Amino acid sequence: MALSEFDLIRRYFTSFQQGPAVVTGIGDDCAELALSPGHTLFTSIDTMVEGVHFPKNPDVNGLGWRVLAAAVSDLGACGAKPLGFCLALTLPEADERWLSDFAEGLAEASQHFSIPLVGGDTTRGPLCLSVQVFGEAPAGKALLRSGAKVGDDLWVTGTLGDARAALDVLEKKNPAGSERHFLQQYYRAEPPLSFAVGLQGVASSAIDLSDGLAADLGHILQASKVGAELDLESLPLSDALMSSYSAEQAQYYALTGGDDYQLCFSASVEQRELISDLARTEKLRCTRVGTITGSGELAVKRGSIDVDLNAYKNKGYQHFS
Ligand SMILES: Nc1ncnc2c1ncn2[C@@H]1O[C@H](COP(=O)(O)OP(=O)(O)O)[C@@H](O)[C@H]1O
Ligand SMILES: Cc1ncc(C[n+]2csc(CCOP(=O)(O)OP(=O)(O)O)c2C)c(N)n1
Ligand SMILES: [Mg+2]
Repeated sequence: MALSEFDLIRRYFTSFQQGPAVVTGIGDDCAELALSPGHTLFTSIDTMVEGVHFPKNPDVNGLGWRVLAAAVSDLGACGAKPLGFCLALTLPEADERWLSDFAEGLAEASQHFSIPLVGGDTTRGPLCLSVQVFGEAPAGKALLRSGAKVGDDLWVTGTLGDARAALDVLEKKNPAGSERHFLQQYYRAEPPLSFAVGLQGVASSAIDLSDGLAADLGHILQASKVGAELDLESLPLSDALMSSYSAEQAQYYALTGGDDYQLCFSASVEQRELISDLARTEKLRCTRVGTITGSGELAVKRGSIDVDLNAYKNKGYQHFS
């Protein structure tokens, strides 16, 4: 017999591990979350649509992880600690195999990022997934897009461009060899949340990399009313990316590819040692890629040579263009 809406919720979504902030979780009209004294609430929502954010016939377990990782990445960008999330799930049918794989990947991410599922909504329709996250940070301590200062260093975490290479794998366009690595980076994105909390009071601005470094850094520059100089040769690339593509193509993917869910942040030069120590503690790669300038624009270089961003056909992901 087909699963009813409430059977489905009970079977797949009520056994998630809960957290210390959850006063009332799944099952009532609202979830109730407790904030720590002196903290403020941070919230953000992201939607994933089949054919836009993930392929038709995806790795469904990976999709469960990725939809939460992408949403929780925005809490990291603010240096906020996760409290809970809601899942709005629109499904064409109640396919038990699909639901079980999806709920398993989602539960793994929920545990990994210490963010409990506290509520949601389940409807029938074209496949679409939305996750709203809630987090907290001490009042006035969050990382914003607007604090970058001329002379600050520009940093990025992790490696960039692998998730873009995964799209080539999904479209069967990639040179053979590193498919598993690229798909792992795409489906199992790992935004550096605890590192981001450690950047409170250290970084001057931050953003998570969803649309691509050039596009997302552009938001910092606009909000902070500054410019930046970025060296393509300093971008952190995985061995897999470097061995699968020319240096130029790998740098292009790192600059414009998107889906990395790493952090880009600025910090004054005096913070270098502290940032390197924090990255070492978190076992996270963290790389200086440029400098904040007063030009009001993003200047990209390859070593000492100027690169014209306008020559690139894609400068970052945008819906409706
Ligand atoms: N439909 C909407 N209504 C209100 N605010 C929105 C809407 N879509 C996006 N925003 C807001 O616009 C800003 C930029 O959105 P977006 O580029 O999606 O951010 P992110 O990359 O962090 O998810 C965010 O503050 C987001 O909350
Ligand atoms: C099948 C597939 N094709 C293309 C992409 C590339 N892509 C789709 S949306 C996107 C940007 C992130 O999505 P968006 O809705 O802008 O998220 P936000 O910036 O709001 O977090 C990227 C890089 C993808 N992830 N999967
Ligand atoms: Mg968004």
